[in-house]
Parts: sequence; C-alpha cells; structure tokens
Amino acid sequence: MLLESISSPTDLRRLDQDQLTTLAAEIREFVVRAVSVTGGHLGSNLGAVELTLALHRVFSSPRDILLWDTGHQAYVHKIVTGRRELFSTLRQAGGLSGYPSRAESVHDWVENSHASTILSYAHGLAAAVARSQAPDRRVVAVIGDGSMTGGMAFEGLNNLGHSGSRVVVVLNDNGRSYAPTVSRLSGSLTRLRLHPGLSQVRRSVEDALRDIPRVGGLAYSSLQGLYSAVREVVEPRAFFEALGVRYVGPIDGHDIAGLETMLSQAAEFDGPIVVHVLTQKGRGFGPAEADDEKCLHDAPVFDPTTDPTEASRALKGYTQAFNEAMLDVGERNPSVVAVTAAMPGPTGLLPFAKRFPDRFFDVGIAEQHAVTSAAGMAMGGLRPVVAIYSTFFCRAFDQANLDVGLHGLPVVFALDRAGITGDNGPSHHGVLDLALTLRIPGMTVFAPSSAQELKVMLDTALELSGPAAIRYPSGRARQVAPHEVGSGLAARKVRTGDGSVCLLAVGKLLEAAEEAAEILAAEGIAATVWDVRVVRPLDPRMVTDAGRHRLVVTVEDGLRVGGAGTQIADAIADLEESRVCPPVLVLGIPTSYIPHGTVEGILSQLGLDGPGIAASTQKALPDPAPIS
Ligand SMILES: Cc1ncc(C[n+]2csc(CCOP(=O)(O)OP(=O)(O)O)c2C)c(N)n1
Ligand SMILES: CC(=O)[C@@H](O)[C@H](O)COP(=O)(O)O
Ligand SMILES: [Mg+2]
Repeated sequence: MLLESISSPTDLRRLDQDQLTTLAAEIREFVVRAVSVTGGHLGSNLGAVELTLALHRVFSSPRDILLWDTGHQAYVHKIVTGRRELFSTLRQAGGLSGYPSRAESVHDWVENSHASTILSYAHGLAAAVARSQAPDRRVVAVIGDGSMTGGMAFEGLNNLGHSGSRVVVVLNDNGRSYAPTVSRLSGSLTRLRLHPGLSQVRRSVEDALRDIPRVGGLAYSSLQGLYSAVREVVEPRAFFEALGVRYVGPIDGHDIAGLETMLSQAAEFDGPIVVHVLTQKGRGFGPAEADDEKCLHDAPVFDPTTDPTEASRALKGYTQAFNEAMLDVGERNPSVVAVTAAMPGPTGLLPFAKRFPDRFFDVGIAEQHAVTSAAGMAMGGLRPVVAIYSTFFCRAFDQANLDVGLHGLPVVFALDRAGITGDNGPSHHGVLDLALTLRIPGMTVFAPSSAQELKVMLDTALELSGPAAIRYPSGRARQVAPHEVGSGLAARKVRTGDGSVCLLAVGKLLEAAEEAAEILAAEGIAATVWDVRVVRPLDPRMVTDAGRHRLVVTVEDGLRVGGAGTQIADAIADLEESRVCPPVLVLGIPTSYIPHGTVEGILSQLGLDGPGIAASTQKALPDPAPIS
C-alpha cells in the first residue's frame, strides 16, 4: 500500500502521477473505512483528495500556510501529515479532532469549525508574512462554495482585493453545502461545462469540425465564439476581478497534474488570486455520489459494505420532533414560514420544504442574513421560524438583538444542538444560547424536556406577539405521556419534597435532576423537582415555591454565568415574602473551551449527570436546622 509509505508531505513529492492516482484511491478507501468505524465527515473529504495531494506537493506546509475553511474537509490533510494511524480515535475524547488542531500538528492553523472565516485569517496571516523575514512564504486558503456564501467570506474577499494581499484562495466548488449551494457563483452551468463527459464531447466535435475543409474552419471558430460567450456569461471571473482578486479556472479539481500546474502559477502571482476548482462531493463512494440530499456530508457509524444514506439522513430526537411540529403548524397556520442557513437536512426542515416550497427559505451559510431576513418577514406579517444550530446562532446575536428584539418582532428561533454536542468539539457545543437569548429584552426562552414539550412550545411561541427561542439538544429526546407535558408559559412541578432542597432543571437536564432526586432520597433527602420549561419569563409559582426551601439548585447544559441559573437566583433574591433567601447553587457549564468527546462523558465530567448533581447538592446543603 502506497498509503503506508506516506507520513509527511515530502513523501508525496517523490511520487509520479500514476502513483498519485493509486494513492488517491487508497486514501478514499481509507477514509470510507475510518469514518464507517467512528462516524464523521465523509462527502467533503472524498471530494478533496486530489486537491489536498496537489496542495501539499506544490506548497511546503508548514512554511507555507495552508488554511481550511470550516475544517471538516481536512481529513486527507491529516492523513498526509502523519496522523493516519490516529483515525481510529477520530472525534473521541482525547483522540483525533474532526477539524484541524494546533495541538495535533504544525500543519494545522484554524480550529474554529464555523464557516466563512478563512479569508480573514488569510488576510491577517498575509499581512504578518509580508512583514516577516520570509516574504516568500505563501498563504493558501481553501474555501468551499458553501462557505463562500457566508458574509465574512465576502468581507474577506473585498479586503483581499482592496489591499492586494498575497493570498492564494482555492475555491473548492462541488456545488453543495449540504443541499445544492444557494449561489449563482457556482452555477450548475459551470459544472456542466466541465463535466468530464461534456468536455470529451466538446473536444471530439471540435476535432471533427477542424478537419472539414473550408466550412469546418468557420464552424470551429463560431463554436469557439459561442463557447467563450457562454463562459463570459456564467464564469465568475467578472465577480472576483471586479473586487481586485485575480481569477483562474474553473479547473478539474480531480486532475492532480492540472491542479499542480495551476497552483504553481497561482503561487507566483503577486496579489490575491482565486483558483476555482470543480470537485465532486462524495467522489469515489457510490452511496455518497448518489445521495442527492447531502452527498453523505457526514455519516454515522456504518457497515462499509452497505449504504449508510438512510441512517445518515435519519432525524433524531428533538430534530424529528421539530420536523413533525413544523409540518403540523405549517398546515394550520399559512403565515408560518421556515428559514435555514444552508442546513435544511440537519435542522429537520426538508419535509417542510417539500410540503410548503414557497414558505421555505434557504439563504446559504449566512446566519446573520437569515435572522434579519426573518425580521423583514415578520415586519411583513409572516411568522418566521429560523432553524439554526445553537452554536451558529452566536454569529447572529446582533441581528437577533437589534433587528428582531429591538423591533419586538415575532420571530421564533429553533435552536437545535443546544448544550453539549460532543463530536464536533469546542466550536460546536451550544453553550451560549441561554446566556445570549436572555440578554435580548422581551425574548421568551423555552427549553423543552421532551419531544412532546417541544411541540407544545412551538405552538405557544407562535401565539406570542414578540420573539421567542426554543433551545433543544442533539441526540435522543425523552418521550412522555400527555399528562407529563406542561402548557403555556408555566413551569411544571414533577416531584414534591420535604422543603430541604429544590432542584430546578432546564430542558434535557430534567432527567438528570430526577435521577439526582432518587439518589438524594436514598440518603434521606426528599428533593422537590421542577421542570423550568420557560427560562424567561420565569413562572412566579415556581420561584415562590423554590424560595421556601433551604437550598435551591439550578441545573442547565448552558453557561453557568449569565444563564438560567443566574436568572433564577436573581428572581429568588427579589422575592418580597421570603424572610431569608435560600442559597442558590447554580450548576452549569464553565466558561471554557470543551474538547470533543461523548455528550454523556462530558456532562458527567462537568458534574451535570444524576450522581454529579446529587453530590453537589449534598455538599451544598446547609447543616440540618436545629430542631426547635
Ligand atoms: C457558520 C456556520 N454555519 C453552518 C455550518 C455547518 N456546516 C458545516 S459544513 C457546511 C457546508 C459547507 O459547504 P462547503 O463550504 O461548500 O464545503 P463542502 O462540505 O461542500 O466541502 C455547513 C453548512 C458551519 N460549519 N458554520
Ligand atoms: C462541520 C459542521 O459544522 C457540520 O457539518 C456539523 O458537523 C453538523 O453537526 P451535526 O453532526 O450535529 O449535524
Ligand atoms: Mg461545497
């Protein structure tokens, strides 16, 4: 196996083109097998094989700086930079990160998995390189066509062009984010034009025409004229060069020799230059190539001899509940519309999009634009539901605060993947959404503890006159009977204790709080447990009841500072009737970057599972009051 002989980019440079073709096939097989064992990103990595090999042959990382936007497509980069044997630990606690990691390798620079940032990094690094003693270092930024639709990418491009920064931008255009990319920049015609089959046809027609005496020459030149007219119409050269960024391409992103030629030329260009490469997401693995939803962008653990597409598409837990709830409200309320930032599949909106195509908006990887577009929709009398991951909501906080909140607009934010998300590491955990949404005046904040609660809360949110956020986690959703579901803005008391301690649980942590109550009961401590349900406005009945206990413990899978617990502690402190405020122990997530691992393992480490909550509670319980 050639692959076993590759432990650094220098090993790539001794291979000839045939060997590179063999190596590419071996890498594809390796990636499919590795991801089948651990789960992870598949389609993007299969599409970036030849491109990565060419980049590492033309540029000398880490002297030359190779940057990956989002970083989910950097598995091949990791394989050729000496980490092949770590893939059995991919995304596991203490194991290989699913994104570049500076702790793992000098070849890695950017760890943030939020899209559309890389041109800004490149601009900054190019400025530093220009002032260093090594002005011949190259800065190379690989950005996908999807990430190119993010606002920051346009900001970066504009500044690169204006400043003349010496950066090689590789636009890795596979026409997809998850779904087909919402952009004319990577128009289907461009891809069609360079479809291998079409190129072959074009070449044979040109050859045939050229050989026909007299008329052949005329026909050939008119075909060329037509071809270049088409190119002028579709190719994005005009866009980039109007910004001051040289444009070359589009070229075949799977032709290593062609890539090397173009990248070598681009490396010599003294300014910003875009090399537009056309790749196929999921290339080389049949199920990924055939997956018209997302080219197996990511895949669960699967048997590599089977097709993981259905498993990869399957909606889990709260996302499935959201999908069902949206279809239901969509039928009942024609003003409800749905907005996504290039994630219709993972947020569960595809069925809604299919059922109500004219009430579904995919705006590209553009969360800020998504939120303010929703504000416009609400201003126009619609009832927008913005489905956005908790972590990506952070990017649109200003828009949520001042475009939605300031105008008191009825936008509903469906914040999926709230809390610890595990696999994708520190830039994907959804730990800030409570701290942020609670800073938006007038925003109602819901945290469902079951699939059934999510549906009730969406209905309630859509009846409100102002903004609302519903935050819910990845993974399994608790299923409960109708009598175990709350209503409106009320909290729900699920267990009555002896007045010693009151556990107030937010969202999914209700299960852990109930487990803690059982553990405490075995120790003779009868805890009261409330499902907070609505983090703001807090249910006054719950606050009053909690204030009558000797200790209040709040539990949430959000930032401890500025989250639900802080909100509850303030409310208890404000209770007029309580003679002595009970101490409030706020259990939540510390202000830190939490590495990847399993959700359960991380929550346990943070003391946010049943035993952890029980232990913290026991430790905080004031000594038993003297018997009067
Ligand atoms: C700000 C932000 N929003 C959403 C995502 C989720 N996300 C991860 S990869 C991806 C699609 C990226 O498409 P593209 O840049 O074309 O890369 P490809 O997967 O096609 O190689 C999205 C939407 C993200 N990482 N960052
Ligand atoms: C790279 C990226 O941001 C997404 O693809 C992310 O991996 C999705 O996370 P889920 O796996 O929770 O859908
Ligand atoms: Mg893409």
